[in-house]
Amino acid sequence: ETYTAMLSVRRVLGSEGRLLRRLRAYLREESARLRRLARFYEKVQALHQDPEASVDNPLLAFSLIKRLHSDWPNIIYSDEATENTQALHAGFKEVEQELPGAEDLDGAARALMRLQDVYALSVKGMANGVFQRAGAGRPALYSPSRRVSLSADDCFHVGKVAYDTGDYYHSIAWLEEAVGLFRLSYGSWNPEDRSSLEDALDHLAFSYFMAGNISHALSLSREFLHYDPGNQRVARNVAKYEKLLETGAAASAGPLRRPNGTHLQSRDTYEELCQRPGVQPTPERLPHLGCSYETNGSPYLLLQPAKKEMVQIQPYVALYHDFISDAEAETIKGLAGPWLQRSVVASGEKQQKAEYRISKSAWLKDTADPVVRALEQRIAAVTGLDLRPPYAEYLQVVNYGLGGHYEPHFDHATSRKSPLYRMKSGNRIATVMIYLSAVEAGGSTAFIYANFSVPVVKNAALFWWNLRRNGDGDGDTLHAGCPVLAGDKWVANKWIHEHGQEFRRPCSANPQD
Ligand SMILES: O=C(O)CCC(=O)C(=O)O
Ligand SMILES: [Fe+2]
Repeated sequence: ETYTAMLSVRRVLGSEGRLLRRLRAYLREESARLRRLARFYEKVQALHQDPEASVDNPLLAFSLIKRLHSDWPNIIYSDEATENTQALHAGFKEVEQELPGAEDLDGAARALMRLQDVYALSVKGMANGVFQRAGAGRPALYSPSRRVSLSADDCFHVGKVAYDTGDYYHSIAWLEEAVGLFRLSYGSWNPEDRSSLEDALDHLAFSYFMAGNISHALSLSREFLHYDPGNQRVARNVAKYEKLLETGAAASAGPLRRPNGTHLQSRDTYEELCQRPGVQPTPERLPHLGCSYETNGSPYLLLQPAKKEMVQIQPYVALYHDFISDAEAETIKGLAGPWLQRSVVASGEKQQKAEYRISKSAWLKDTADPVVRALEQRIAAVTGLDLRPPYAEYLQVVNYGLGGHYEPHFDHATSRKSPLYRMKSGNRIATVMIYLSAVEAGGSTAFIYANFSVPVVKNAALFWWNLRRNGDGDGDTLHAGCPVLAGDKWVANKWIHEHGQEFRRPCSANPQD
């Protein structure tokens, strides 16, 4: 899979670089071949146009006969063109296994639609290369330094992914863009395009029909017939739509709604939190929040105390700034890189991949590198918790993909059957999540019920308790990694379990604690 981690996306950039070099060699060879053909053409053409060049000249007569018997067949039956194409094909075969597959194109298209939804982006804007938000006067969340727009065929592909799943809300928006762009360039053909204006009209018409908008379906189908009058299927559709409109049997089209794909009960809050910039201290929270240097009674922190920013009291969430250095972050990403695999989520007793978590991750033992060991010691010092095996999980390093996200979830197990209990050290009492990278836009960590979000702060560590002191899961910790709008987001998770913390975080029978 390519689209599920930006590291993999970056890797296929290298594959395209190799393809580019192959195509350049092919263009060079083919241009030279055409130049040679043109030279022959010019030479013979000049003879034909020169009144002085008479076949009375025995040399010219000889060369005419030789040309017709030998030169022309050599020209016409030359293998050069085939050899050039074969070299190009062989070059493609060499990189073919590295190239993204159909599931990647689907995933990438779903990523664009996710960004469209979560950040309320205009599809027209996206097709034009800008990230405009619906609603006047709202600032763009991301302004790329180099603006790239999408082609008609690009928009068609996104629309087609929605269309194939019966999601006409998205297919209409994207196919509208495809139709508009194809109309503008009608008559000029791009060799890379797989779709055409007719394809886009056909799919858009059917999407409108399914959405109950018969008059749009009719006018688009008529436009289709203008370009391809012999198409019987579309002609029948036109007749059907006309009849529906005449008899008034067409259901009136209600507003198109977004499909409720994944299990997101509180989607509005989630999206609003993802769009909000920065941490949001409300007036009633403010008195409890503040920054402090913490040594936590640990000699380890005496010389360099932790820089703690309180984010929330209930659930207890704190952000430790400059928790790691740039160099440590790079080391950890480098160690994890070769081991990254599609992230999974707990599903009953098993683990499986899911659309609601798009990233790749790897587990690092503290024996992997002194940097990992030092990081664990720092986590232990700052939290005051026991991280020795089996009281904590290995360090999980995560690289998000295109539109990568982790929809609202709990880190702790909510069922006794969860695979989390395999470690036999209880539930996940606390999470320490370190931001190993910055991002250009998006990717905040949103706490849905607690109603705040934390932006990605490079090198900072976010700490929160998942369980209450009585061992119950704290429902207020429902949180999410918002889709990455732009950039390469990396985080590292350290999950600390209940066992071993009995004297470090004493329990309480009060369910409020
Ligand atoms: O990436 C984030 O901001 C959140 C990640 C998260 O919640 C997780 O990995 O469990
Ligand atoms: Fe989480």
